[in-house]
Parts: sequence; C-alpha cells; structure tokens
Amino acid sequence: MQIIKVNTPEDGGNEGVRIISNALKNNRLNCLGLATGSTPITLYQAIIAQHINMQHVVSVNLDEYVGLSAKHPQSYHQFMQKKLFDKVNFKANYLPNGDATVIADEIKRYNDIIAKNPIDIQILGIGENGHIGFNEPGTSFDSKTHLVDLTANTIKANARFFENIADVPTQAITMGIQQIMAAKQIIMLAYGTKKAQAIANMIKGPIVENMPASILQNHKNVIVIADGAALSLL
Ligand SMILES: N[C@@H]1[C@@H](O)[C@H](O)[C@@H](COP(=O)(O)O)O[C@@H]1O
Repeated sequence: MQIIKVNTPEDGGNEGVRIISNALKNNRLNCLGLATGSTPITLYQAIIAQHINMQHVVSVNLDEYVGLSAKHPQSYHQFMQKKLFDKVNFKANYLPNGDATVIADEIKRYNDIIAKNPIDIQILGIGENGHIGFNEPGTSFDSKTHLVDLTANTIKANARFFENIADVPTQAITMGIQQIMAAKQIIMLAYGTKKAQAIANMIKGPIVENMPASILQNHKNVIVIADGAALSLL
C-alpha cells in the first residue's frame, strides 16, 4: 500500500483529484466507484472546484440504506446528488435501490451493473470498526452485493446524520468485498484519530474477516490518503 500523508482533508481531496485526473488523461477511467460518509466530501468538492470532466465516466456507489427512497434526505442517493451529481455530469450514476420491493432482485440488478462496469478506481472510507462500504466485521471476503444488518456501532456512528438514533435504518445493501477488491485501483481516505485504530489494523494487522479493510493488504494498487491523526497508530 502506498501512503500519502496530508495535512488536511482538503489536501487529501486535492491528492485524490490528482490521481483521478491522471487516470482520465491516460484514458484509464471509465468507471469510478464512489463512497458516502463525511470523509469523501472534500474529494467531491475538489472534483467540482477543478471542473473535472466526468461526462464519459460511469459512477457506481458502494451502498444504500434499506427502506429509504432515493428522495429521502438521508438516503445515499440524496447525499451523492447534493455533494456531487448536482454539479458534475457523469455518463451514468448507479446506486443500489434501498427502496426495492424485492431485495433479492435488486441485488441481482446491482451485481449485473458492477459486472458490466468494471471499476477502474474505487474510492473508500473506513468505518471505525474497519468496515468498507457496509461490509461489517465477519463479512466473507468472497462476498458480492448483499443485504446487511448494520452493527450497533455503525448505527451509532451514523446517527449524527439523523434527527434521532431510532431513525437510522438497521439494514443496507452493499457492494461485496470481492467486487471492491476487483477494482483496478483503490483510494482509501481517512482523517482524524477516530480512524487511527482501523487504519493501523488495515495496514499492519492480520488479514481477517473480522477486520474487513485488512483484505486491502492483498490488493496490488491501494493508495491510502490520510492525515497524521489517522496514521498515528502505525
Ligand atoms: N457506508 C459508509 C462507509 O462507506 C463509510 O466509509 C463510513 C465512514 O463514514 P465517515 O466518512 O463519515 O466517517 O460510513 C458509512 O458506514
């Protein structure tokens, strides 16, 4: 893993754009895997500020809450719309539909989308418990898109986006670990001391399903963009 230490999340966003722009210039970016959460926001701001042309790029997001429609203010659809898609036109934007009547059909649809759009660069954040996407500890490294019961830890961490913890959905649909690992390049973003333990386990801990991000040690092209606080336990 290559580690790029940055001073601020804004610098991290600019570093991410530098890598994305290089791939675009070399015609190596047809599909960009996107993530939600507060961490990638500065990357999206930098994409907007630098007027990066994404009109030939398809985006595929990692996950969506079950039970929230694309219009729900806390859905990841709305998050992506507000933070990026309102300002930057892509060829197409794909996210799982958390409001699907038959989840099994939606999982199949999303697996087909990922199969048809091989991911060139996947953006990732990390949960405090080491989750990537919504692949919680214990998820099989062979997983594809699946339905997840969110852990109490994740529900608590994500409650800050909702009025009340009881409003946080308890399930999500997420891209699987096998599909994340199939991306040609992965950019992991992490800022702040809350992420330090997960980042240390990801980089130098044992590769175990209880620490989902540890599988990234087996990927040939991972760039970790992080600040000193997130790297402080290495
Ligand atoms: N599903 C998302 C993850 O993709 C994200 O990495 C994580 C961390 O979020 P944050 O960046 O806000 O710390 O939150 C959610 O659980």
